[in-house]
Amino acid sequence: MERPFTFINSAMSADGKISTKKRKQVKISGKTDFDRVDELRASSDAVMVGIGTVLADDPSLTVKSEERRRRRVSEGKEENPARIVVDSKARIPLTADVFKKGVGKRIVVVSKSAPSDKVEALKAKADVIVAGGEEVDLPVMSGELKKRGIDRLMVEGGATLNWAMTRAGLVDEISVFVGNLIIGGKTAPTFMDGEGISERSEAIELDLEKCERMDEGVVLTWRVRSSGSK
Ligand SMILES: NC(=O)c1ccc[n+]([C@@H]2O[C@H](COP(=O)([O-])OP(=O)(O)OC[C@H]3O[C@@H](n4cnc5c(N)ncnc54)[C@H](O)[C@@H]3O)[C@@H](O)[C@H]2O)c1
Ligand SMILES: Nc1nc(=O)c(N)c(NC[C@H](O)[C@H](O)[C@H](O)COP(=O)(O)O)[nH]1
Repeated sequence: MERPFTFINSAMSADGKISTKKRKQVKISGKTDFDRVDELRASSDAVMVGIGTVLADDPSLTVKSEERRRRRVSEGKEENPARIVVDSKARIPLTADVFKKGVGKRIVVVSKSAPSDKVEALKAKADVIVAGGEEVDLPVMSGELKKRGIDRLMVEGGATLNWAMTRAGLVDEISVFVGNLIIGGKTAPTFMDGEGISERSEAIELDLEKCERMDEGVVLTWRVRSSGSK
């Protein structure tokens, strides 16, 4: 099935953590990187996060630069890319910032196991896609997004969704800012959590595309070698 070109962007510490052991967001990158991320959002059709990130950080996922929002409008697009939350059990609060802030489309992807009253309530705030039985079926979801005209999808975490999307062969490119700090803590989320591998042969292979110094860290861009076809 056809799916969008999909890339993950994240910021991690030098030891691979993306937040603290209390799952609280920390400033890892600086102004230049935040501006880079804003441009990535502005040039995407949709920005996606997992429900864990919404519950931890309550992000708005909007384009911050007014100039970039205007550019999108002049190209016939909405000010913000579609904002997508992957949320099997429909746990997202109706008061989440993703609903409150900015104009543009919102999509919540749930599974059949989500309570129907909450799904109904969500329909007033977002387009709801149902994919999968217990958990969201990510390949089905990706096909549905493509059908809705999403050709370029940016995934902004968190740890569990990053792993699940990549393992499912749904990710084409990965960019990660590596910052000049150590966070530590064996329970702190890493760039990719999920189940992980037990043998080298199960690893997801990457090709290094770009490596650039930025602020006090470095941005690495990787191509996923064995990702499925678009
Ligand atoms: N530094 C950064 O760039 C960055 C970016 C985003 C999030 N974060 C951090 O990441 C943490 C949140 O990550 P997380 O791993 O707890 O949550 P997550 O955002 O990855 O969401 C995971 C949830 O998605 C849902 N889900 C639905 N279908 C799924 C499927 N098929 N496979 C897997 N998950 C599925 C599940 O409910 C799962 O618990 C927070 O601490 C946040 O601060 C950091
Ligand atoms: N580029 C970047 N550098 C960081 O140091 C850091 N902690 C994040 N973290 C991403 C983050 O987890 C947020 O979810 C969104 O950046 C918030 O999005 P909004 O500003 O609410 O639109 N991202």
